[in-house]
Amino acid sequence: MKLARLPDGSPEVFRTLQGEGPSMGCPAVFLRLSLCNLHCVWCDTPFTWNWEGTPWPHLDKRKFSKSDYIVEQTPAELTATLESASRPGDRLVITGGEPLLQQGELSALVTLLSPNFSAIEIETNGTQLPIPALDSHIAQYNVSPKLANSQNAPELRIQEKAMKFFATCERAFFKFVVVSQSDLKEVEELQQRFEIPASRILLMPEGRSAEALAKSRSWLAQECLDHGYRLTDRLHVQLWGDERAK
Ligand SMILES: Nc1nc2[nH]cc(C(=O)O)c2c(=O)[nH]1
Ligand code: SF4
Ligand SMILES: [Mg+2]
Repeated sequence: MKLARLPDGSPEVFRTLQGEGPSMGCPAVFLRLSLCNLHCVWCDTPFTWNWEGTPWPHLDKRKFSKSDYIVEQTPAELTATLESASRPGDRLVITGGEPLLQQGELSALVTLLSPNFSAIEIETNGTQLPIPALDSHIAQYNVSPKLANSQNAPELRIQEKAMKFFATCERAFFKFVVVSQSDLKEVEELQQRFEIPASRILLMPEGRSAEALAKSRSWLAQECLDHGYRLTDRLHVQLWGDERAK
């Protein structure tokens, strides 16, 4: 599997509190996979996709070399790493990049790991349909469909089949990254088009510092009250800023 590589050469595996979504605050081991099919201008993990020689624009104006930022391991190798990083009762959160680009190997991994974790969550951009061999092990999807503020083309960022699957899946929560108040119209349109229950919609401020998050908190809270949505913070950013593997 292609995994995000830390400076010491090891795969990006870390134990922390889930910082976003319905299980915010829960102790969890995180695994960060490399590769993404989208290219969000504000992405906080551009080292999973913004490779040297590619044309993708990003606010950081920085490119990454694949050899420095990808490490390969088999599901069996990773199982040992994840087990030794965990404590009893931990959740496992699989993120990226877009982890559902490597579903075959992910299925093998979660089959080996299921008994060791209280629940397995996947963070996804909602463009890929989960395969049954993987889906049967997943307790929660944190689906973050991208809005126009990400600057991806609409036909790339919204995929009908996958969105329909997640909209009807009670284990899927939709976490929209909101930059400005005008984004709310798009959230409402997606809610109506895919008939997503308001109780499974969360709004999350965009930001890689506590100061940036604080700017949108009050009006985002009011939007949640007005629409019956949930609010999620980015707890890890409040605690540790933009530090990697936290
Ligand atoms: N603590 C913590 N919580 C997170 N929730 C989603 C994350 C992500 O990068 O996908 C993340 C992350 O990187 N750290
Ligand atoms: S979908 Fe997620 S990982 Fe991919 S570019 Fe957007 S924010 Fe980054
Ligand atoms: Mg993140």
